[in-house]
Amino acid sequence: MLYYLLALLVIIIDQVTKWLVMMNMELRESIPIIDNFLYITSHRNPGAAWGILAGQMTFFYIITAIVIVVIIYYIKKYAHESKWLGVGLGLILGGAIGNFIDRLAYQEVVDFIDMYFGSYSYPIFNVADSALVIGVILIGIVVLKEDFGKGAKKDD
Ligand SMILES: CCC[C@@H]1OC(=O)[C@@H](C)C[C@H](C)CCCCC(=O)CCC[C@@H](CC)/C=C/C=C(\COC)CC[C@@H](O)[C@@H](O)C[C@H](O)CNC1=O
Repeated sequence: MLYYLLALLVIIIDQVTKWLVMMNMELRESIPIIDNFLYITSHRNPGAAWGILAGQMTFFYIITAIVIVVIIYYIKKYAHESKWLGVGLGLILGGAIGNFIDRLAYQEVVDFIDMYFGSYSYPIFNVADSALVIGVILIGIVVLKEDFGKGAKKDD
């Protein structure tokens, strides 16, 4: 149950930040937060990461629906086993729904977190993407830790 609340929190923060960007910024307007590193840039992406599959909304709806069903199944089945697994699943659920709302409402995703690493400009992303990536990393750590744990026991 707690993990659904986490997903809801992610969705609310994601939608509020996107709404603030849409209401207060012109498209492509950029506000420096930390010069040469972090900017808030109003951006739209009709695709997935790096703009791949732009405009393929039906594909995105299907993939996102599958992601949501699979995540809910795993939360029901495994979240009681590992708190961090549940947190990771909740973050991915929230992130997927956050971008899903944009795709349903605008057929594109609102992005605004614009980061530069030296001369490399990382693709502009949003809170939902951050939750998705952090969720994926968290689950990766839990799964790897468990594998190592099992391996250690076998060696005993
Ligand atoms: C984060 C997944 C992307 C997110 O997937 C979603 O919505 C899911 C729920 C539904 C997709 C239709 C299906 C997954 C596609 C997988 C994918 O794409 C490979 C991802 C690799 C990943 C390593 C883990 C890199 C990360 C990149 C970025 C995020 O870095 C923080 C750059 C984000 C910017 O290009 C920004 O414009 C993207 C825009 O906001 C729309 N976002 C999406 O499509």
